[in-house]
Amino acid sequence: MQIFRKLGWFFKEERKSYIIGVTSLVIVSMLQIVSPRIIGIVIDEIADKTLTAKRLIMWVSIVVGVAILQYILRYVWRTNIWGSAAKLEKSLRKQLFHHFTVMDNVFFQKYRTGDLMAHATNDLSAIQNVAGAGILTFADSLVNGGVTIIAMILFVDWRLTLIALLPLPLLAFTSRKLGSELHGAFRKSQEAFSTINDKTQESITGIKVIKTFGQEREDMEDFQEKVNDAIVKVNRVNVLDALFDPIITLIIGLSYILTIIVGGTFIMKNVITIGQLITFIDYISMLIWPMFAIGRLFNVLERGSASYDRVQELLHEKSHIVEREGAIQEVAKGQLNFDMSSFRYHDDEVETLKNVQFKIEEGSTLGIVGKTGSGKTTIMKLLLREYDEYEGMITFGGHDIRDYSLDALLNSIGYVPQDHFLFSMTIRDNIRFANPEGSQGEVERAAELTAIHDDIVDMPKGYDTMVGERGVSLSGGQKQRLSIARALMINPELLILDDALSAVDAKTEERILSNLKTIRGDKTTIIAAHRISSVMHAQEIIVVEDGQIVERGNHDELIALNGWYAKMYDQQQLEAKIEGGSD
Ligand SMILES: Nc1ncnc2c1ncn2[C@@H]1O[C@H](COP(=O)(O)OP(=O)(O)OP(=O)(O)O)[C@@H](O)[C@H]1O
Repeated sequence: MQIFRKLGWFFKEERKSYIIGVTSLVIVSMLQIVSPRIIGIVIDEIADKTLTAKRLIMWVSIVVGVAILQYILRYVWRTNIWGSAAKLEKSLRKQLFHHFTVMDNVFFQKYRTGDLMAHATNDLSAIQNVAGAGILTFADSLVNGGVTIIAMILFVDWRLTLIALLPLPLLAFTSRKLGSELHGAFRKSQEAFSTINDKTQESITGIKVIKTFGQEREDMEDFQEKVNDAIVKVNRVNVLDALFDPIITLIIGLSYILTIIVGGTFIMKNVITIGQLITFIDYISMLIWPMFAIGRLFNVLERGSASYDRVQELLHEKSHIVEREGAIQEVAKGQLNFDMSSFRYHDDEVETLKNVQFKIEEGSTLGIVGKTGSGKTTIMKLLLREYDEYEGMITFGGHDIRDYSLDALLNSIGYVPQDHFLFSMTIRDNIRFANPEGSQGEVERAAELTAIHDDIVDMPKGYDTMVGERGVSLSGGQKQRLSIARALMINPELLILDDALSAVDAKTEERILSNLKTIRGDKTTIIAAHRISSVMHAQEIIVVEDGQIVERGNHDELIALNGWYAKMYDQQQLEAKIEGGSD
């Protein structure tokens, strides 16, 4: 029943619909006792030989009238209660999806995709069930049961009613006991379902890698193990579920036996008539549904409650990135000053960045190079405000980036990550993703600048070609160039390319870089790369090692320094020559 309290906010919001729905339900339940009562009266009138054709027509008319009224009221409660339940699902879906969109990286690292999917599907359905089937069963079983019992007392005999209901406490006791076990079991089964979801998602996304390494069988076995585990947990739920029904059948059976024994004695003693006993037995059969319903109700409520807790747990997770009050709304622009004394990821003991300082004048380009894992991407993540907690300050246009609203900051940045992502939509829509109003001309210009236009027009459907999930039908270099075109579409104040040209050949890279130089004019660019050729034209280049800047200067200065940069440059030049020679 706790779940009704937890969902109190929603029932308040939908008060009107629930009042109309539940009232209709109550009236329908009350009307249900009419027919058995009339049948009893008619039987007694037949026995007394007092039934006339006129009276029979009257009784039949009442039964038909009641049936029509029930039909109409059933429609009313169904539309109101089911309609509200659908609203709850919509509202929770919206809340959850909105939550996903505002959460920070820490959240997405903590929760696996499959888990989040399970919350958004299974758990929400279980909660919706409370607001629909739960309320229906609750009101229906309570009213139906209550009204039937009152009718038994009023129209038949209170002593017979008491005796027939003697086995009922058994039901209350069992429901309570099984209910709490069911809550725990259902939570576990939902967690197992999340794991399967996660495994499926990961295996499908990584199917190429799995096949390449011939790991299909192992992956299948791993999957099977997870499915087996889920089945064990779901079976536990089913076992608890199944325990309800036999108990209810037992209770009803006991009621029938007691009624026939005691009711028969009452007829012999003329306490009740045969018609009354028939009505009473009819009423007992009308108690079967409420009893089953109570069993089912516990089930629905416990499942809903477990799911509600799971969803709330997610919704209570707070993003670490919070906009300050009165945050700057103007798009960030101007000089960029990165002054990081120390940054570490969450609880990491080691510092990922130490004393990294650089300044980029508006309109210039900064190159960042360094070994893998040296901290290049971390610098970008900090610029994108993916993390807020560090010792230091990053200013953009003279303001701390944490003083801007997230929109103002991020709208000024065009970021091309290493692990680019293309949506399952046309190439055109992928390019104009951040600027959906962009014209075909603008889309083509962005594609030309990133040297992908010719590839696109060669495709059967040109710009209308659909890109599969993660762009499976495109080459790595094509995906990279599309991702850069997407960033260029918004002509950002700050363009960040994070190793975004690694899969592009040297000539195309040169073409793209030269285009960027021409169009970027007074806009700032940061290029992180492994290939020196990607950054050598930048006004300043920093070499990062173990989270620290170990060399800095322009290309000529760094060559003259004869350090890591110069060595890498020589090595890459040599490799290019060998590759060129072997062509
Ligand atoms: N989310 C994270 N949580 C904890 N540690 C992280 C996280 N992301 C990166 N790191 C660690 O921070 C260090 C720097 O990583 P970063 O991705 O910035 O390097 P990088 O220079 O961009 O490497 P690459 O050239 O391979 O992309 C690495 O040791 C990495 O393991």
